[in-house]
Amino acid sequence: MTLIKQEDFISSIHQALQYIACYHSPDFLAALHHAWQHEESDAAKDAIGQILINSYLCAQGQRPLCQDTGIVVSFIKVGMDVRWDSSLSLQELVDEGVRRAYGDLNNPLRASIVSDPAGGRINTRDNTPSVVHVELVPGNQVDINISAKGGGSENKAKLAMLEPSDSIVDWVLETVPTMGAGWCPPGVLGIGIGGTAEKAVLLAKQSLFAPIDIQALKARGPSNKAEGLRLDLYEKVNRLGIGAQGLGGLTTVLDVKILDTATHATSLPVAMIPNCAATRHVHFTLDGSGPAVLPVPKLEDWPQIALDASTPSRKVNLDILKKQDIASWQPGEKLLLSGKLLTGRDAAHKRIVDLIAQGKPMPDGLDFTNRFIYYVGPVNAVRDEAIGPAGPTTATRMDRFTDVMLSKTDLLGMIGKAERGDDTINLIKQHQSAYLIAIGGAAYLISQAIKSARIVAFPDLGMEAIYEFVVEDMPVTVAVDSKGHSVHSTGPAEWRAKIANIPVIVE
Ligand SMILES: O=C(O)C[C@H](O)C(=O)O
Repeated sequence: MTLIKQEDFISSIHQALQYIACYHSPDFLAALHHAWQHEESDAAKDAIGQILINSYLCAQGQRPLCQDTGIVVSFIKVGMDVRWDSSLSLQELVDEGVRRAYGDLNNPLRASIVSDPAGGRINTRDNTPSVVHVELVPGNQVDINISAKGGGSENKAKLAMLEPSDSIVDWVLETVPTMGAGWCPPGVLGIGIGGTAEKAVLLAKQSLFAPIDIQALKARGPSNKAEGLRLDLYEKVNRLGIGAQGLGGLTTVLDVKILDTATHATSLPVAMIPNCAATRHVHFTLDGSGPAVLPVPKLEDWPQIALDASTPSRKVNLDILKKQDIASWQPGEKLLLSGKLLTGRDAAHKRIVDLIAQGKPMPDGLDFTNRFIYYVGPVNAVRDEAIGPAGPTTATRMDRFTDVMLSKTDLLGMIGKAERGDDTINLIKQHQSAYLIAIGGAAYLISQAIKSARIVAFPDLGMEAIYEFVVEDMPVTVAVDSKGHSVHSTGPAEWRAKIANIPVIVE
């Protein structure tokens, strides 16, 4: 009989969450580096390069890879011969570990969880509750797979109840383009097949815990149908040309994982869940001998990346920027922004738009006139930082507010990540505005350009408050120019056509 002590369990969860917040796993790093080495699209290569540099900086500085430090999801197998030295439930034990990890003063993580999701959406401030799945199994150990899942990638989860003779490959190839770039490709697709609706979704999520091994599988060849399907999907999804950050390129997925189980004769449930560029998960077991000890990675194991600086970026002074300056920006052009930015994301936009609809004034000190807004919910600062990791959130969610923001607040433009909808692109054109992107998954790197930060409005919203940032040479790319050209349309179209003529190389 194994006895698991409460403190060992809680501190293992705490340490595991801190660990995955700062370190990419070696398999993910190797796959990303492989993608970077083989990428031929300049924009995609630059994006992957920024994610790799960010990864190194986070490992070195012990800071989160992404400002979205995720919702905690654990799959826990409890051996039937295990006893617990605790009066707490397993959910309470995990949540106490989450609370300690997210409130860790050395490296606080962002609290992103809101209660009352269909109503008040109040931030719980400690990132609890987490999602806990438990299985009782023979044995005397506790086996834990834990992840911190980013909201942008989780939002793109899909479930289809296909008919038995439908093609899973066709469904995946039709569905991946509808997911846009908000899931921060390149990442991993987890696919669950069979069972019932909820079982397929669980399998998809669990499949993402397996290490990335597609290059080894390519080299040795498939030994069963599921492996054959993985290879087929890996090649075909990458041939869609979506590329890193949806900018068009050779690598959209680093691997495709599949788990399957038996299903009803009438059914073919299929679920697909992507993991983003900040893929975070770790596995450990507890056997009663103490807390988990995770291997500290060596900084020498990170690839040394130099970004291509052959095309100089245009320097932009945000403090004197006018509409006529924006008119000369080209789609895909790289800019270095300096000056003042306002931030704001989902909850703040909702409040602003509601205030305007009610004819009420903006909060004191908040004025969007001739400003750019950066869609971001940053991590709190530690030590001498102006702000913690502060990468972009998915701009597409802000589309519904853009008409009011551009027509009623004199906002000049927006910064985020991923594509904008057609209506929003038309609004950008109509207002001679622009939409810029920063790289999702490069949050700590981006935060180095933020020299000061202060809250301007809605402090009760936590990370969703409106800040004013003063930035210096913040790297961004013009994603929609003032004439309505979108690189998220042109990039993938260009690379899909190019890939059609590039032979598949099996190394
Ligand atoms: O919440 C965030 O900061 C980002 C979110 O995960 C997103 O990708 O949209």
